[in-house]
Amino acid sequence: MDLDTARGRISEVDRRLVELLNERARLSLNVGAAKRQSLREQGAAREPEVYVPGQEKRVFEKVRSLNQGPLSAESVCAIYREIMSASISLQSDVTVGYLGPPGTFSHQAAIGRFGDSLAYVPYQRIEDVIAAVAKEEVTYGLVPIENSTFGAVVQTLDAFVAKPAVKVRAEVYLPVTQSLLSRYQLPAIRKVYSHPQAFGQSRQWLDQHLPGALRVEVSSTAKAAELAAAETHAAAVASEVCASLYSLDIVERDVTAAADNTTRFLVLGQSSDAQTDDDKTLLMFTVDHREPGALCSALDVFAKHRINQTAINSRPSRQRQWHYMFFVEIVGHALDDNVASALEEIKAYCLDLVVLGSYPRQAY
Ligand SMILES: O=C(O)C(=O)C[C@]1(C(=O)O)C=C[C@@H](O)C=C1
Repeated sequence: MDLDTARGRISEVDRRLVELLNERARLSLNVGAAKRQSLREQGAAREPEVYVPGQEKRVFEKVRSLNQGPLSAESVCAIYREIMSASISLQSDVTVGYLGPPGTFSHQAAIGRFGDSLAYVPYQRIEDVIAAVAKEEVTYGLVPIENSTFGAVVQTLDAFVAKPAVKVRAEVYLPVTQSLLSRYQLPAIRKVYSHPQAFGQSRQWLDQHLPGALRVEVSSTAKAAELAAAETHAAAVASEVCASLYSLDIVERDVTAAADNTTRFLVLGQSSDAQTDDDKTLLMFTVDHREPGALCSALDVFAKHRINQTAINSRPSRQRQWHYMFFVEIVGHALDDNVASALEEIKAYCLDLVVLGSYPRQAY
């Protein structure tokens, strides 16, 4: 096929594609109207949830299975990410809060999940993101919950301990590569800024290559890059995306200890999604520590109902000294029969129990 013919055919396909994209967009508006109608019939005054992670997971699975190439499944999914992003923005003005400034891994995870058509709002602290969702200042918020190398993100867990009015709606995994960014070469660097999590992920490299440099913890990796750019002899451990955003050079690419370093984020909103056939649920509870084996009895309830636990963490309850809030993630949706029964039974061993939310399990 010659060049002109190939371009002519592409032009014809583009015409059909734009038509089809708009046909899909009109159907998505119908979906929005149907959701509103169904809420009205239930007598609920609230706005429907536009972002439906379970449905998106089904759409991605479907397009992956339909794809015959030559486009890779990743390319087709990236295109669909933007199609659904536009579809969300057509249904409503959705905003997403994240730990800023721009260029943090939270920002990248948010764009990766919601696409380019929505508005993103940076906040200075993780607790501010969570508070913004609780106050409905933003539609959704995205917060880091754990890193595969350095473990739990305690700021997020501590913010949950205060029982904010939010629900977990989805989970997002993001491969994370930390880099050393600076306007200076290694021998001239005397100070390194970063977030405690990023320091944790790059400690070995810094111990070896910058043992004498002062490490200064700040609110985010992008904030670190912003500060390093404004100071002499300073550097930041941050995403390489921040190099161009804050006019820094990449002194060393990938200073992370583990090759498969991954951070898991949670999308928070006003409610959880409906059941899919593969969900997880995050709970937090305290147990009466004067009761011998109280935690063990509580966890045993899950075993009895054949419910798998995928994560457990604890933080000080802040109500009583040496008293803990336990965070347990289990397989299943809070509305699944076995999970609902377990949640009822576990109350006998818990002083308080909060179901933080149920969400479709995501591949990582
Ligand atoms: O199915 C829905 O609930 C929609 O709003 C439509 C749609 C889509 O475009 O496919 C858009 C956003 C949701 O997150 C999931 C799916």
